Amino acid sequence: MTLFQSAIWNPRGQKAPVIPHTSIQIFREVPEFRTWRRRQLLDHRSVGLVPTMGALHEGHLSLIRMAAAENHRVVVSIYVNPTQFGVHEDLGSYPKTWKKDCEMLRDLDKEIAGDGGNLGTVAAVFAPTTEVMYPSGRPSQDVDGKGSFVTITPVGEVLEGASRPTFFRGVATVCMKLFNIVTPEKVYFGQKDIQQTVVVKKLVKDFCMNTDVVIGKTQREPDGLALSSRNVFLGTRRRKVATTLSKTLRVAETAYSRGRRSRDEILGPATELAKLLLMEQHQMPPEDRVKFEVDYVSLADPDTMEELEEVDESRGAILSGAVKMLPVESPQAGEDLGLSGGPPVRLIDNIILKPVG
Ligand SMILES: Nc1ncnc2c1ncn2[C@@H]1O[C@H](COP(=O)(O)OP(=O)(O)OP(=O)(O)O)[C@@H](O)[C@H]1O
Ligand SMILES: CC(C)(CO)[C@@H](O)C(=O)[O-]
Ligand code: BAL
Repeated sequence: MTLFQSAIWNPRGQKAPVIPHTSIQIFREVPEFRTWRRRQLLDHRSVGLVPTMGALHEGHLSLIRMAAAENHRVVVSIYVNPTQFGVHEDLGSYPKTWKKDCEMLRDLDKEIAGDGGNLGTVAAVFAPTTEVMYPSGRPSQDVDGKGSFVTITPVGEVLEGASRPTFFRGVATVCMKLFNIVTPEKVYFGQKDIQQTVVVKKLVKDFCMNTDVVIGKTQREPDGLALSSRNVFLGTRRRKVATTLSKTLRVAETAYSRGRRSRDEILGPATELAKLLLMEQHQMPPEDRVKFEVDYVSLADPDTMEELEEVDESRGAILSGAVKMLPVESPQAGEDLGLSGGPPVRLIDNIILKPVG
């Protein structure tokens, strides 16, 4: 290796560590990552980024598969971003499964390599520390906390943004940082967090960022529950009732597919079903039942996420919802209460109502 190559390879003269039995490099610092990124540019290799907070599941893997089909090099970022969590949210207990995540990436990379239809491989994991991501110090998680933030309004203020007032500020800020560091040709996000995809598309458009935003469809359990890293907090009893949200949204989707276009006609039957399912639970004995609170069920414009009274069928709409599964009552001896013993779990889900004609 020439001096020039080794300087390009790594400014500190060390090779990046890899996930064992793979060539997937692990980067924790920006300069090392940038050196690697420059090499891809010089080699005319395209880079696709899949941002995650770790605790990987099939939803993440489906995005990585999409990225490997369309890019020479896939970068997966793993970073639990503190600024998108509200002060009273679950930052402290957010699942961290680094070893398992690496094993999943190892297995997925083998699968991708064995499938001739892919352009690329999983090339790198970018897993920075908070000192790296917030070089001037970690900003406060308070709503009026000071710091260098990116805000995308008004779309970031409604729905998830209303329930979690610092959420999209944190997401937009960390995505801006990740996109600046990785400079990916394409970035991959899941439809499960649909408002996040709208916010990220707006971030890219309004800040003239040079990347394509690609959305992967929501991966689900066989009973319809959207996969989510937070599902591990449910435990057995609440897991059975966690399909309430997807069932509720499906009823609304059916109304749309039967030609209903007004808010009342679409959301009315969905709200009725949610009420009925809650009543069923209330009628059960405390040691069996699960209480939940519907945070919102929304019928919104696909670009602005503003609530709609009537769906313009040439544009379609987004049906979305959030439900808080409350801690179980009268927990039984030995009952599986989920990871961290059963605090409330907030689930989100959505369905895209496609334009007609
Ligand atoms: N079921 C899913 N199907 C497709 N993509 C998903 C799914 N769940 C998450 N993603 C996507 O994976 C990316 C990383 O998400 P994240 O690491 O926050 O996982 P998560 O399961 O959404 O976790 P959380 O429980 O925090 O919502 C996001 O773009 C997200 O939309
Ligand atoms: C996009 C993201 C990685 C930013 O922290 C996060 O919000 C997520 O995992 O959906
Ligand atoms: N997938 C969204 C990340 C969050 O809920 O914080």
